[in-house]
Amino acid sequence: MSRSLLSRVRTPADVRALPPGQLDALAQEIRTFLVDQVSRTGGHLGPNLGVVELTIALHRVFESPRDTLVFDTGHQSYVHKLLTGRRDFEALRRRDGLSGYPSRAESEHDVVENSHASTALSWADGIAKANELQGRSDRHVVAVIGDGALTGGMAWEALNNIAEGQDRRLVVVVNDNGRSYAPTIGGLALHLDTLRTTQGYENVLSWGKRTLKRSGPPGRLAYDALHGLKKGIKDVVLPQGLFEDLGLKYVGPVDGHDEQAVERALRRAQAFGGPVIVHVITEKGRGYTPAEQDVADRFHAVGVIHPETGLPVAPSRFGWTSVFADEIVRIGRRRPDVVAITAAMLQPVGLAPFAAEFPDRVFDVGIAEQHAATSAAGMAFGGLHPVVAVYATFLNRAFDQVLMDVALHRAGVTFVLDRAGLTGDDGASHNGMWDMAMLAIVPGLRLAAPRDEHTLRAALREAVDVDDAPTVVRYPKSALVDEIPALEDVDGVDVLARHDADDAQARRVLVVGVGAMVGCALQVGEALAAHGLAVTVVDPRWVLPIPAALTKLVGDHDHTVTIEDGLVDGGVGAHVAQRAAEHGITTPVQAFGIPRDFLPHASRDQLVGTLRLTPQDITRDVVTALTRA
Ligand SMILES: Cc1ncc(C[n+]2csc(CCOP(=O)(O)OP(=O)(O)O)c2C)c(N)n1
Ligand SMILES: CC(=O)[C@@H](O)[C@H](O)COP(=O)(O)O
Ligand SMILES: [Mg+2]
Repeated sequence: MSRSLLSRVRTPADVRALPPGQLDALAQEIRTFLVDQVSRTGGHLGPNLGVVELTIALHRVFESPRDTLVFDTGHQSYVHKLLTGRRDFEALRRRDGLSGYPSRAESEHDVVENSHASTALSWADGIAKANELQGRSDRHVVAVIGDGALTGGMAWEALNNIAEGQDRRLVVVVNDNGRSYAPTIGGLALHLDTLRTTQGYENVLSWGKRTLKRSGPPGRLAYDALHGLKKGIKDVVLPQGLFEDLGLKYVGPVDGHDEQAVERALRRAQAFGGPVIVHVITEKGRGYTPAEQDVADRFHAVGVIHPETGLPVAPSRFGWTSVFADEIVRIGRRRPDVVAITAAMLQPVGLAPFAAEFPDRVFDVGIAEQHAATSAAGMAFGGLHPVVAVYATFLNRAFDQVLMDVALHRAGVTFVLDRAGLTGDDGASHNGMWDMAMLAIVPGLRLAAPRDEHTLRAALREAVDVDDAPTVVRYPKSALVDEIPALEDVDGVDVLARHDADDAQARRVLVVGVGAMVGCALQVGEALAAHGLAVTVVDPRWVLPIPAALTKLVGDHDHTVTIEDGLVDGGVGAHVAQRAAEHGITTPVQAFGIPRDFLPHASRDQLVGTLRLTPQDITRDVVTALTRA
């Protein structure tokens, strides 16, 4: 019988055709499937285990793709994939396999691919407006948003707009599991908590179940008639203030693991004909004991794990993060003014040890990178030195705050960008590849790209000593490398290798490695030396603005090669070339980096290969360029 129901589901119509009595069994099969598959590939196990019944109900009540389903962040869309005909999870998040997020290339049922949180309600608002203007007003737009994503400011900008379109068929499903990674913070979380823990919720649950058990379909009709349509949408007597005051109808809270209860709530929202919030209570990691018992994050995003124990199969994937975690605590001990800010990712960015030692000096602001940056400027004004630790890709949305609130005000704020460069398996939206090109234009900002543990620790110490400008320290998701010692320090630029040529006339090549690409630069240096060239390999460490010593070194060579894991357009190499030109230096600069494109999901190593950023490819291209010259 195993997986028999699931194997019969190829389209949402198949889900709708199943009798209600089989839905619990379907949910059970889906959970078994998810644990089995995701333990082998890694992925967002906990969030998906929590939305099994909710997703079944969504596909039974609404008719995708005629009705549009939008998943905020999209990390909880595995069940949606299963119910829309995608069962091959063998290569989930791997090259040519299924994306870990919705993907338009995969299915007409997928709409939003951007896995940066808190955008779904704006998408839904836009789609509903388009439906209205283009004569599709009878279609529904349904946005599923987590309680964590609801802490993002953009979600509230959207709600404000959604409330205005009282005739638009827009349903906002709040998937409230009480957590982002860790428990969700702030006033909103408290409000949701009040809603979920009121006596009323418990009463409604048991009342609903009793009614259903007793009366079957007629009972359900009576329930709908009693509470139905616009009046009944007010549902139970609860402190609904927040949403109602915004002008949005509210249904709930609903037990998100009672599929029939969720269906009923969704049908009533569907019948309403205007914007409705459906508040669904779910449990992250539901049905998988290791996830349910995990206090840290309920298996939010796992690597390969043992399916029975939930224990990781491979050693820790986050060596760079651990070094940051350790050094920031050391800094915190000698600098009481240093405080830390996280946007709902305390554990993943490595701030948990700092929080344990200095609980009053760490602030989780929710998924609110913009607020993180500007409140950091405020803290700096007040005499603190904030360290804002975020993933590189998520700083994108706080660019204006970094520019206008931090840099313009010369605030001493340090941004620590984890997962910088190519991250790979999370796809286009997660590569931390935009940061250097984006931040290079911020006046006064200094950015370090350490190459190993030693330089990461040093960069952090140097960064928190700057009190009149933003500083940035960025490092990758790849494995931490062995220490790469410097031969010499030339005014802040580390010289890592010198290869003299036998021929005194040999051309002199400067190879500049940036951060995680320094190892590659050293290999390129050796390979070029083997071609008879005189090579110097350097690491500027503080790569932006371009150090004067580096510009001078460029002038001392016949050809310069820069290698970075950031955007090649407008990145470090582009700025090296520009500075050199400004100084009248004519040495050609050959820049290697990531092209201006959205990269498909694949492993980091595969992407490095596809982008021709291996030492062999780069050496070949440099030799070709020199031969042409
Ligand atoms: C702008 C942004 N910041 C941070 C993240 C990282 N992130 C991914 S999922 C997540 C937690 C989301 O919580 P919630 O919306 O409640 O969904 P759940 O995982 O609980 O289902 C975070 C912080 C992100 N995707 N986007
Ligand atoms: C959806 C999201 O933004 C995060 O959950 C992310 O997928 C985690 O990535 P890491 O595995 O690199 O921490
Ligand atoms: Mg949540």
